[in-house]
Amino acid sequence: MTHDRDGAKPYLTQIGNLIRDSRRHRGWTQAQLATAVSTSQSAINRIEHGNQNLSMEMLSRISEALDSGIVSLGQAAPTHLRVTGGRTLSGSISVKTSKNAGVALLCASLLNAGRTTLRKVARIEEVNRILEVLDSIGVRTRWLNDDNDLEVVPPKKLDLAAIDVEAARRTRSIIMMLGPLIHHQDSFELPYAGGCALGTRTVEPHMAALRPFGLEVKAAAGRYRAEVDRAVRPQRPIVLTERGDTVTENALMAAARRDGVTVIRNASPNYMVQDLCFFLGELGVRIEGVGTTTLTVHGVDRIDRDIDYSPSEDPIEAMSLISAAIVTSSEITVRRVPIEFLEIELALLEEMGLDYDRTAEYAAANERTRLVDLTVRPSTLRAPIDKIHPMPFPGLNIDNLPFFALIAATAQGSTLIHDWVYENRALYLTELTKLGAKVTLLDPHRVYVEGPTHWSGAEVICPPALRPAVVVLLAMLAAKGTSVLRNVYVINRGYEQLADRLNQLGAEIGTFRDI
Ligand SMILES: CC(=O)N[C@H]1[C@@H](OP(=O)(O)OP(=O)(O)OC[C@H]2O[C@@H](n3ccc(=O)[nH]c3=O)[C@H](O)[C@@H]2O)O[C@H](CO)[C@@H](O)[C@@H]1O
Ligand SMILES: C=C(OP(=O)(O)O)C(=O)O
Repeated sequence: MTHDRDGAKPYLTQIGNLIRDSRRHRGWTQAQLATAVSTSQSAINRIEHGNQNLSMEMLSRISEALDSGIVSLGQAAPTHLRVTGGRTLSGSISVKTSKNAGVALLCASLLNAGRTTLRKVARIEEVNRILEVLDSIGVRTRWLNDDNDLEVVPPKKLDLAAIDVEAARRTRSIIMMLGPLIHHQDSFELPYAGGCALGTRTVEPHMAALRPFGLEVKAAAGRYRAEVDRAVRPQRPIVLTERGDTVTENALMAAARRDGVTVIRNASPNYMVQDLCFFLGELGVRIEGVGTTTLTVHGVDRIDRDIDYSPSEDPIEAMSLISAAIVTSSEITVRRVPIEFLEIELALLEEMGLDYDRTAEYAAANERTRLVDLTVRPSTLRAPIDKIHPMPFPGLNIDNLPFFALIAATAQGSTLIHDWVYENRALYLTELTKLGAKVTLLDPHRVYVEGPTHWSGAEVICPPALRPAVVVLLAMLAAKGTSVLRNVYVINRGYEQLADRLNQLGAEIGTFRDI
């Protein structure tokens, strides 16, 4: 075993660096981490400098406390990307189906006693976590082929006591099991929903939306304890307190198996909700008002059908690929773009000076969603006059907002980006400064971006949030020299083979693990 100059073993130094970076990303002091893992601050200091032998037990405790998967027992070591930037991209790339419809439809498959086949599902970590949860409770799930068609067959009775808690905790999508599960059992427990570290994400609207269906949830010891009173049924329209996507989906899934008509107001009309409505239609649940904020659901008390459904393409992935073209000043054709969900983004980009073409619309495999192919050309962009902020659909999608920070950094002038939705996501956009961008955090919700940027390569640990992490990766494509992006689980949570697919366009991204 070789040692560093100060006597530390190299692998301990590497682990120490990862722990330090991850701790700083959480905004924790060494003392806070020490308290979380029941050790002393001086021990954490030694660990971070590679001067302390580490037991596997301590490693997994630290990993869990930081929720970073730095070192996780029984799992593959974290993956990193090495990017050789400054290359122009070319060619065409097709958008895959969406993460958010994928996870919603998997949860919705619990409504169906029959066989559900989902076509071309995004094969991403978020879907994998939900599959692990489904498998653990007795659902048979099976990838059918290389096209990522997925078959789901539920058991006669779900075994909720056997739920894979670790998988459940790594995703927020688990919350969407509440709606379907009220049709299965009168009392059950679910682990708390996890996911990206975007600040507090309330679950209250879910509780309020499901209460009229007789669901009472108490949070205790890291779990939601749910009791269902079947005699309780919605007596009047359900008015959502927030126009959230997953809360709308939960209300839809609760209403789908309640015989009779349920009206949901202030519903999200967003893309994943539309996909869920079309899917429920295939299951025999008639829904009026799809794509609007009032949904009228004609529920049925039993569903037992063998069905086949194709979720539609991901507007956020489309935005990511458009951003890749913009930041690298390349001409790329992005195929299968769900245009209804990108119109505002494109209108804004046009204002900023983007040169692009779009084909005539054609139908997605679900026969409802409208797609186009977009060819994006190198353009000289200018900052928009007004601030950029998201709104529930039909508005600029909150998940697309981080891409505008990247794009604003390539544009001439100053842009104010206002993320009123998430408490932490704007903060992570300041990671772009490591690659040469001028991004100033004005307050937790607003960043000020001054462009254009002369990008330069750097080593960055992935921020613990999907879109900001992808934004950093895309900036690395533009940065001359070599960059390293560490611990990319967070990207793999929402994108399938992103590095390989960008490489097919001429990017040079290598994958490596260090221990
Ligand atoms: C699996 C899935 O589909 N995930 C999406 C879903 O998560 P999800 O439906 O879980 O979104 P949240 O419930 O976390 O809502 C996002 C944030 O917006 C706030 N909020 C939301 C609606 C509203 O009318 N007012 C309001 O203030 C919430 O308090 C929260 O802070 O929607 C988010 C917001 O579009 C997206 O980032 C996620 O990709
Ligand atoms: C925040 C996101 O989604 P999730 O609800 O899966 O955390 C996202 O897609 O960027």
